[in-house]
Amino acid sequence: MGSNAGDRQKKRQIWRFTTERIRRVPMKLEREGIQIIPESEQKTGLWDMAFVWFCANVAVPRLLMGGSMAGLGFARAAAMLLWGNVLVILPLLALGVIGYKVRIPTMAAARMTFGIKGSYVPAIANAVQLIGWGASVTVVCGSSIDAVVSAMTGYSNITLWIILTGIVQLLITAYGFRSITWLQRVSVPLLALLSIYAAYLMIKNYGWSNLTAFRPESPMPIMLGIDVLAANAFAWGPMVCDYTRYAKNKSSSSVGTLIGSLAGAAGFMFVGMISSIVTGDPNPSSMLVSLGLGVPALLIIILSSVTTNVMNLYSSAISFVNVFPKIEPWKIIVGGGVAITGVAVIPNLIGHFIQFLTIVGSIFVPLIAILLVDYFLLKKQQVDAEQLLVDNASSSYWYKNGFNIRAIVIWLVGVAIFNILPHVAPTIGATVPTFLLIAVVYFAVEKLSPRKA
Ligand SMILES: Nc1ccnc(=O)[nH]1
Repeated sequence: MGSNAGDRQKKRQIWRFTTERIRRVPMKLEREGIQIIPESEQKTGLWDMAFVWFCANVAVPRLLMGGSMAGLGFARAAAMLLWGNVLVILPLLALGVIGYKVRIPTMAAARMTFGIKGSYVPAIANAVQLIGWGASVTVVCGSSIDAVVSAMTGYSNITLWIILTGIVQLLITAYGFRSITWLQRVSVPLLALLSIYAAYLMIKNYGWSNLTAFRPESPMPIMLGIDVLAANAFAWGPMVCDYTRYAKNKSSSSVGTLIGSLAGAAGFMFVGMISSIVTGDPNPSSMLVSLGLGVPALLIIILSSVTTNVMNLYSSAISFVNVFPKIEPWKIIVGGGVAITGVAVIPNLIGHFIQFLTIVGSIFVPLIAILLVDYFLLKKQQVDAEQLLVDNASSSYWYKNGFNIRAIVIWLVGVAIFNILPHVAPTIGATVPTFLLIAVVYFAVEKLSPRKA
């Protein structure tokens, strides 16, 4: 028989459990934002890691990017989605190794290269780009919901759906963060099945041979395709260690990230590519409506957007926490969520998506080249994580006044080169030349003019 005292104790336990959960989210973020996570927390296995990156990549912007790849013609686009994605994901995996080894988020690791304070510059750039990605995902999610709902009921109100999406993802990030792995385990099979089904319907309606024969009159240069894929993969770079620091072992960090990113990015872009060929419209909502997928389509859109934006919002908060450790993290999350929704309601935002990709590519391609050269070639993987967290001149990564000016200047030169190249040499793309050039220049400058001790 349960005594009264027993009941009361149980209630107290439930109450404690609930309040503890709610308080833990911001605390967790704060601790992790700055600290080295203990090895005992490195528990994410290969498949959970693959799920994380699959869910990250499966979101409507990848349909749009896939749509823009249709300009290569079917056969070349399909090959590019596979091999091009492998190529641009490799630097991401290399960067992920830093998270696994040093056990800190990417932007804290950037302190080793840019200086304790110098790292604030990429951290802010990252937080801002993530708000941009968050807004893009939210806006396409809102407008796709609107397309499906208005086809079914006649009721149309894009702003309402955008705001609702914004609220849901904010709540999930703030309170349900711990359930994200669970959410992803459910969504991965669902999303995979639904997108395979959508692809199957489109191929059946249009005809496989018509599809494979598709070739535009003047196909776009291959290297421009690489730029689109690279903008996607390199945009994940500044947050990859936020997740790989939890990897159980090396293969979970690299093979898990590769499998998930490749399946998610290439798979979903492939669906977007077919959709744009079949409907002649790069906007995926017309595909969803024309297939008459209704409720399943809504499910794909909402699940994929929320699982992606929880990551965008979480990592943008981590970047802000690195710069402003004194602001309470829950305020940063709410601020980020409100900013994402606020940007998403700007009219015709998505019309600027390709420009957004160019800006993102130009900032993060040279940044990642510099980080990789520094960690693997100059520091030879020897980094003192404790020293990275010392916020004053006694840190071994203080450089001068907290800034490694050389790294910052070379990075900015890279940003400029990336933006100028397409005007000078329109067919070679900007990613590969900028990456190689900046890697060589940074290596040479640091080698040829060693610092005074
Ligand atoms: N960081 C990101 C890269 C690419 N897509 C996103 O939604 N987020």
